[in-house]
Amino acid sequence: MKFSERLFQKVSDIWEKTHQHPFVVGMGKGDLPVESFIRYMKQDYVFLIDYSKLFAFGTVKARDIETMAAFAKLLHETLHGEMDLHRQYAERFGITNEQLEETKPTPINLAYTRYMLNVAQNGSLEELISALLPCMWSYWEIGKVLARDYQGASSHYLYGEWVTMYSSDEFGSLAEWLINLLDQLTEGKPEWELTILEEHFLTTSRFEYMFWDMVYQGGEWPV
Ligand SMILES: Cc1ncc(C[n+]2csc(CCO)c2C)c(N)n1
Repeated sequence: MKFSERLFQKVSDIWEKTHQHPFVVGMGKGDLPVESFIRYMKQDYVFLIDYSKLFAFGTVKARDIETMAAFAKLLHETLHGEMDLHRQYAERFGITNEQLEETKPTPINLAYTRYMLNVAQNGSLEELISALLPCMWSYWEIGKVLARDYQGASSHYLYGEWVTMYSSDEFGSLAEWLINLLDQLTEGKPEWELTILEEHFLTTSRFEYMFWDMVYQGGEWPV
């Protein structure tokens, strides 16, 4: 069994729970309150500023030029592709780029990015990829499920662009590149090392769920 298949099995419960979360279902059905989506966009924007640094760490930890270049490309595409989606949405809601950047991360947002940045600084390349992968892979899964199971989700006036972006083959190929890289890097690794990687993957999959729940509920600091 490929290591990625083992990871997929390990997180099947939490990913299934994510597919059923009212925020995700609301984007599919198109009835998610717009205030929740705006809260998500703002929190996600500051999340992405930190997340993109993980790709910079990937470039530092890569062991060949091809992998270095691929991480550098992902860094560029996150800053200019994915974050553009957020800037365009913000513009539609009358939110400026400055307001987006000034968003204060909630406790869950901060805990999630700090967990990954800690792994990036202190762990191996394999650990880094295991920690950052649920973010990309689970979004691809969500995008595909929404596009497949909810009629009209890809053309919804608000959430359609989100669904189209994350269900696209272009986005899928980025996720697949990382999945294949992790499969290659983990070939022949001892069980104790694989267990550590599996734990990172499960932890950040749980954080993904908590991020959706946080933006749905509010998730602000107590005072
Ligand atoms: C909380 C949260 N989790 C995952 C993603 C998805 N995502 C973040 S970076 C990246 C790589 C391609 O730019 C992808 C797919 C998100 N936006 N927000």
